Amino acid sequence: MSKSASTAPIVLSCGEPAGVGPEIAVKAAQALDGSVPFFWLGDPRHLPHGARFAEISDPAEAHHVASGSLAVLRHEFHALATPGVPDFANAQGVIDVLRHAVALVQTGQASALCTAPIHKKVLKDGAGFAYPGHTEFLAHLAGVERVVMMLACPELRVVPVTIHIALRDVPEAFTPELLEETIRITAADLATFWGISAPRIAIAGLNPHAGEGGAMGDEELEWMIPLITRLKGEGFDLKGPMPPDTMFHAAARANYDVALCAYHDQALIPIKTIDFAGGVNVTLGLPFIRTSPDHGTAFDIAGRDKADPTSLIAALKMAHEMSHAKRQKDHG
Ligand SMILES: NC(=O)C1=CN([C@@H]2O[C@H](COP(=O)(O)OP(=O)(O)OC[C@H]3O[C@@H](n4cnc5c(N)ncnc54)[C@H](O)[C@@H]3O)[C@@H](O)[C@H]2O)C=CC1
Ligand SMILES: NCC(=O)COP(=O)(O)O
Repeated sequence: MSKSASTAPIVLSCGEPAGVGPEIAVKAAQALDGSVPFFWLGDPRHLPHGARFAEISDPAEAHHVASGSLAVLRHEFHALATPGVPDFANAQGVIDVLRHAVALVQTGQASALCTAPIHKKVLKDGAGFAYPGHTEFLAHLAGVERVVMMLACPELRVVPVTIHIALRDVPEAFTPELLEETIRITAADLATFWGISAPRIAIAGLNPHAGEGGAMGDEELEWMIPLITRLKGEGFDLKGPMPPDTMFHAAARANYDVALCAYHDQALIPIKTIDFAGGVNVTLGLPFIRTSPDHGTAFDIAGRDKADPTSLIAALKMAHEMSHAKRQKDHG
């Protein structure tokens, strides 16, 4: 990434135009009041009626838009959008915006990517989208085989080691190789972006009570404990396998910097319960920075001015801080 890239604004992809993405983008611009330079990539016709925005023709112009106004780089869609009612005609546009946004980051015109929520099924049915989420699609666009999903709020960081797969497929997908790569990527990015040089990593067992000595499943004894022991020998600060049900209360959380969980809901239920409004989803292991609010498209409230922008604001701030950390690392 060039020096100009690191000081470039953040690109916010519009996400599903019938969801809450457009309205929270406008609210975030108002709340951040220019403190985090970013621009929205999407179709201005999808913004709420009366929204304060200014079109730009080049990302660098985002720095000069009036504070509180949303900078918009136009990316035209096929159709208008009705809040709460997704239109398959716009599905390809959502995917194209992501490709466009990644190109802007890869060419240094944006310092980081923040993504507003997409609706996975709408993209699948409307445009044949073959990926379960942004995380996997961005890995594909970046040409990276393995990335890590982390969700973070001030009280907790969690990583689902397996991500968007059916529960019945978890035991086969949750392998020593996957857990080891996830540990390495997580530790490296916590050091780079959060300044935690030797992160304390807690690892949840796959089974109830972490298997209870083989009485409730044997993955812990068969390969998790040997892997953890080996990586501890390399210097990683690992705890586990820990009983998943007792590792998320406040006193337990004080003992680690990040919790690695075997599957999606083991990780996301605790964090969304603790801080649904303020959680941020961040992809580790990509060659560029990507954050996102932790919530989805919220069709049930879209267009009613009820959507809370807190998580998007936290995601934009995190992308900004990560860009700063990257700049420090690259340029001393
Ligand atoms: N990063 C992304 O693109 C994400 C996309 N999704 C997708 O979103 C779609 C809908 O998912 P759901 O499970 O229904 O989750 P959801 O997060 O869209 O909605 C769950 C509940 O939270 C409420 N909610 C969500 N965001 C809110 C906000 N900003 N302010 C106030 N209330 C809010 C909704 O009204 C709803 O009652 C799915 O296709 C899912 O895959 C879900 C999570 C993240
Ligand atoms: N449950 C998290 C989620 O769906 C977000 O996934 P992604 O689109 O960021 O890959």
